[in-house]
Amino acid sequence: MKIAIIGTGNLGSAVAKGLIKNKTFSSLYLSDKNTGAVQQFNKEPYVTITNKNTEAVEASDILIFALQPRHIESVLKEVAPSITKEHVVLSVAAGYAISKIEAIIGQDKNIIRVMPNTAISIGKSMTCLAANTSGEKKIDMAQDIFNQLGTTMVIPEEHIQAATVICASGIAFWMRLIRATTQGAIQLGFEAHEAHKLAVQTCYGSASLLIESGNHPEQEIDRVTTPSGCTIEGLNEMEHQGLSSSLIKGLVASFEKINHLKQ
Ligand SMILES: NC(=O)C1=CN([C@@H]2O[C@H](COP(=O)(O)OP(=O)(O)OC[C@H]3O[C@@H](n4cnc5c(N)ncnc54)[C@H](OP(=O)(O)O)[C@@H]3O)[C@@H](O)[C@H]2O)C=CC1
Ligand SMILES: O=C(O)[C@@H]1CCC=N1
Repeated sequence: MKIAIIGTGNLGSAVAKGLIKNKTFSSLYLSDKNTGAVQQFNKEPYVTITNKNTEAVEASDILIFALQPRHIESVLKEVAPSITKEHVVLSVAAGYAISKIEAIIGQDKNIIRVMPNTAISIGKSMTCLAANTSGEKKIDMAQDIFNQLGTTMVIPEEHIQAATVICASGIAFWMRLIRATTQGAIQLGFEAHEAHKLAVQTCYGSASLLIESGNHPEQEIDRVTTPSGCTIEGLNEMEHQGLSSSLIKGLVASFEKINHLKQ
């Protein structure tokens, strides 16, 4: 696979790092106005660092546009004459619809919208993908790339905004829950570094239990909640204070905002 990443900021350089670690490309072009963030890769075999987007497009089959929504339009216009029906065009730009990409490069091109999260930098992203009609036949190839960087799910484009909230913004939501647990643990007597470790490992264990057992969360909750015990006491108090309700309201607020931002 000949891959180009156009825009090597936070997300683009994280994808580059993952691809280089797995070495599953025959060539990798990293193109950016300012290539400082990826200079560390300039000695890697088969990696070319450039600030010429068109050169990267012409040398590659799979194009990953990792640009801010405000920049993607001008870059797509710049490289559009070089994009062919053989290319697979992937875009991670949040809120930037497939129809807008089609309007610039043509409906007949293979276009796939990709929504990873920042855990892509450690190969643990939950990445959702949605294709246009032409791109559907290339979706397996796109999944193969992002499966190297975590787990993938193919969804209809109409669900991409919701997936952004749950998976991309979701990293921030889970971080805040971990942080709150840490603050509670400090109040209960632990040093900050101990509290952090206890919170993170317990969160990791909870997610791992669900992944490895396939159980519903309530099954795992039932195993911990001793009748009249401390777990159900704490859990019910959290619910009286609106834990589930505030989480759901937060997700809905985030979803309303992303739909308002939608371009
Ligand atoms: N799924 C997720 O968790 C997240 C998704 N995103 C999405 O990913 C996309 C990228 O985000 P992120 O990596 O944080 O953004 P960054 O701004 O870090 O990276 C974009 C890069 O593109 C470069 N660039 C701008 N214009 C051009 C151009 N004309 N030619 C080549 N390169 C150019 C920028 O350079 P310069 O800085 O000099 O302008 C920058 O290095 C966004 O659309 C965002 O919505 C973002 C964060 C999280
Ligand atoms: O907060 C945001 O708007 C962007 C989209 C998903 C992650 N960051």
